[in-house]
Amino acid sequence: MSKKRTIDAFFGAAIPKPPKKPRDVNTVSPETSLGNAHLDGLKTASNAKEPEVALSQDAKSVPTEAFTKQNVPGSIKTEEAIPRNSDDFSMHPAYPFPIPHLPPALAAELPSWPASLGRVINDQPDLDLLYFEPYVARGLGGSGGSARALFEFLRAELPFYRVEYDINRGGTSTHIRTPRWTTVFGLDDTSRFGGSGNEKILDAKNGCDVSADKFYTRYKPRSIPKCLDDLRRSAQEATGCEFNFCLVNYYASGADSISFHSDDERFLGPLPAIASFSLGARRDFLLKHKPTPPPMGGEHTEAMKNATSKPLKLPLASGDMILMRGPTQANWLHSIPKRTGKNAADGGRINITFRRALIKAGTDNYYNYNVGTGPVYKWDRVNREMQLWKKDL
Ligand SMILES: O=C(O)CCC(=O)C(=O)O
Ligand SMILES: [Fe+2]
Repeated sequence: MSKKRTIDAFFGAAIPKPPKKPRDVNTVSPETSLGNAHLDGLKTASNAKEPEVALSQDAKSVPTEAFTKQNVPGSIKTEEAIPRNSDDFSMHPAYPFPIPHLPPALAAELPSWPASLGRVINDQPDLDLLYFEPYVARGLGGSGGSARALFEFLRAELPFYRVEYDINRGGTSTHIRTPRWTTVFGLDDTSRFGGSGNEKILDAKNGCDVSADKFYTRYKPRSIPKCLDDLRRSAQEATGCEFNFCLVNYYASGADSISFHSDDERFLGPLPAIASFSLGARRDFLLKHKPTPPPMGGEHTEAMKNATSKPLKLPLASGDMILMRGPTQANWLHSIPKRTGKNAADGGRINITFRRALIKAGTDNYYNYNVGTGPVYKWDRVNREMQLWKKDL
C-alpha cells in the first residue's frame, strides 16, 4: 500500500463483498502456542473432552454511537452504516481500513475502569494471577453493559485473519489451521513508530530509520489503534506493567479454541506479565501446571502430581480481565477448550491480550502467527458473520 495513501482512498476502500463462508473450522487441529512453534518447539496440545456447557446468550446488538462532526462517506455499507468524520479514526498505512475510536459512551466510561478490585490467585506453586471480575462493567438487567458494547464494537471494526502455517515435527510437516480469528498490533521495545502518519519505524534509542530491518519487512508492523490503546493504557495503570503489543482472538462459537500452551517465548523475557481481557460469551479458561521432572531414576505417580498442584477452571465472563504474571508462564499451561454448547444466540467471544515484546524477533513472530499472508476478514453486521474483505480497486 502506498505510503501516500490519502484519507479519501482509505474511506473509499471498504466495499463489503457478497457473503462467503470461511472454511470449516470444526476439525480439531494440532494447534500450537501463539506463534512460538518455530522458536521454541511444539507445546502441549489438549483435545480432552470437557462437559458440555451452554454459551452465554446475552447478545443484544448495541448501536454504534452516531458521529456528529463534518461527515465523510461511511465505508461500512450495512444497515447500521453511520457517516463518520476522519478525526474519529486511527489510520496506518499497514491497516486495510481505518479503525474508529471508541464510541463516546465507552470512552467516557473508560476512566472508571477497572470496575472492581483485582483478586490475587497465588495459592498454588508458581502461580500468580490477578483476576478482575469484572474490569469492564457488565451492566445491570442483562444488558451486557459496557463489556457487551465493547465486544460488539471491536468485532465489527477490527480486521481479522484466519492464519494457516506449517510446522515441522520430527521431520514431518503438519499444516495448522488456527481454530479462531486473530489480529495483532504493536511493535517491540527496540523501536517506535515515527513520521507524520506513523509510517516509519525508528530505533527507540537513536531515532534511525529501521523500517528495512528483516524482522519488520516480512510483515509490516501496525500501530495499536486508539480504541485498543486506550484500553492498553488503562491496563498499564491498573497493573503497573508495561505493554507494547495487543493480540486479539475472536472465538466465533464453541468450535473455536486455543489449545494448552504457555506464552513463554524468549522475546517476552523471563517473567512476562500478560493482561488478558474477555468480552462476549462466557468461556472456560483452563490452567494446569507443566509436567515437572520426575525424581532421580523414578517416575511421577498421579498422586505425586496432584499433591503439588491442581488444575484450575475459571469461567471467564464478559468484562473480566486476568493478569498472568511472575512465574506463571514458565510453569503453567492455559487453554480455552472447544465447547459444544447450544449456541443459539451469539456465542462469540473476544479475547484481548496486552504483552511486552523485548526484541525485534517478537514482532515478526506475532505478525506471522496472528496476521500471516492470507486475506483480511471483517464482520458483516447484516449477515452476522466474518466476510472476506477486499479493498475497492
Ligand atoms: O482467549 C483467551 O482467554 C486466551 C488466549 C490466549 O491464551 C492467548 O492468546 O495466548
Ligand atoms: Fe496464551
